[in-house]
Amino acid sequence: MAGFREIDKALFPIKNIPTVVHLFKNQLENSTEPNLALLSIVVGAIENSLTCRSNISFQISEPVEPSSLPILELQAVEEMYSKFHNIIKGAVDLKNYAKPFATRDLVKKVSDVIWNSLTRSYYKDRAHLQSLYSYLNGSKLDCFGVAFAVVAGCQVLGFSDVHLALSEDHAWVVFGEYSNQTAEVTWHGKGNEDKRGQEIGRGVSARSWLYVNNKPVICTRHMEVAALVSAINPSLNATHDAFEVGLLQQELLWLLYDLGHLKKYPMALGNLGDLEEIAPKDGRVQCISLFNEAIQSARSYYNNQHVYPYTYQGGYFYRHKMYKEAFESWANASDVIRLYNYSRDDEEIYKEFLEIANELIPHIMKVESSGFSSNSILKKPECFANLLRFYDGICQWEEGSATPVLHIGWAKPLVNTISKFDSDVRAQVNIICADSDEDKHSKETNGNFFNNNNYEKENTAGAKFEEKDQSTSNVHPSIEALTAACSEKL
Ligand SMILES: CC1(C)CN=C(N2CCN(c3ncnc4sc(C(F)(F)C(F)(F)F)cc34)CC2)S1
Repeated sequence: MAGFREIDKALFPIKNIPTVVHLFKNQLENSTEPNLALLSIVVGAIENSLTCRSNISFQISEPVEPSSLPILELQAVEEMYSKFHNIIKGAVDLKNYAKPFATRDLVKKVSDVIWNSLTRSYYKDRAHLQSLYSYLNGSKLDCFGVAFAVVAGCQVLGFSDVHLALSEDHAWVVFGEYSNQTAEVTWHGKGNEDKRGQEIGRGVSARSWLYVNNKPVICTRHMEVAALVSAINPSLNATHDAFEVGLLQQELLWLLYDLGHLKKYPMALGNLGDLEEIAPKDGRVQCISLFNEAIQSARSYYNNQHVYPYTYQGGYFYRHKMYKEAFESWANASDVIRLYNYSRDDEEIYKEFLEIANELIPHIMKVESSGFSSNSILKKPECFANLLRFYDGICQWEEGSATPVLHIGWAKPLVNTISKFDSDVRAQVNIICADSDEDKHSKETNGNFFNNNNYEKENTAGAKFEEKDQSTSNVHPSIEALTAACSEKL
């Protein structure tokens, strides 16, 4: 795998953001595939020099250019690249692995090389541990970083069939002649034994959100570049971002967007939407349309089984006090999670729903019930309907799961929220009780309960709460009990 070509070398020393964008454009648009290791080293070096106080020096020659970046010399990058190249080539004797396609042994071997060269123990959730710069200069990588390094390592070895697979909270690889082989290559979460080398679970974990019912984002080389750009972390500390790093990430994401490499990557579209909300670029679409594109992408390519596109959108509406719209986004997020079984690997999305239910919605109720306006969301039946759909989805998520979701801490904010709506508003929402056996049964027994027709059936059997004059469908018995309890209370 050759390193930089002449047209890339000519861009060095890199002194500003447009030059980095130019380097990425060269790598993304030329005939051979973009070099993951080189691009990860470049953005990792820039990120670390602008966000880590302890500037791991890389020939920052005085004086720093007036532009926004410390000077990045070609020699420093080439030294790091050849170090990575030598680690991988030195550890893997290719004579043992027939090409052209990778095998499970090869993937596991590359994962072992990365794994065994990491610092023994370090704080895994720290920021700035995602790039090969961190790996080569600090022997530290986070969960995503290990998976990315394995794919970059396989690229160095010439296995172009090994690609990154991404769920909303985990990363693994696909490989083989038909790209249908899967392998764990990194760890997930805290205190879980890693399953490296194993294929992605067909058992209980297959029904957990963590594996998005086998609808992960399967990256091309170009989408792997989008993943490394998405993983850029501009945060300086808990409250501030390094402005230039955020700007670089935004410019690179727009380059990838224009080249069409974000079409099937909802989270990258969401990341770009967040950056655009903070610093909108002239002549670009509104950030809300990026959140909508992310939702359309998840619906088109991933059978609407990703949650984050709806929480990106709901978060935007919430920050802009568009509470009615936020309720709809969160209810749509809940319609996704209702068809999964909650497992202990799903803590991240549990925390997401917990924050919405017990922090964000109660805050909205507080600010909305302070003033008396006829336009208040407390007077809108569709708000009540969407809140019930939101809560109902969480109830159904718990149904049939080995691990409980709800506890008393959920009940108080829930009842408090529902009781803020007057009976005349509540009465405008049509609730029809589902046949609970049928509903429970259909989720429980279908091995692949997400295949299309079941999914459609499942979804209509779930909870839809709409105003009286619109067609409604069945409601999950759990919500019926909830509303009955509230009526009694009221
Ligand atoms: C609406 C939100 C709460 C705001 N940020 C969210 N993010 C931030 C960005 N993010 C991501 N953005 C792009 N790509 C990826 S791949 C990935 C992962 F699979 F979990 C990995 F690789 F294990 F870390 C995560 C992730 C994770 C989700 S969701």
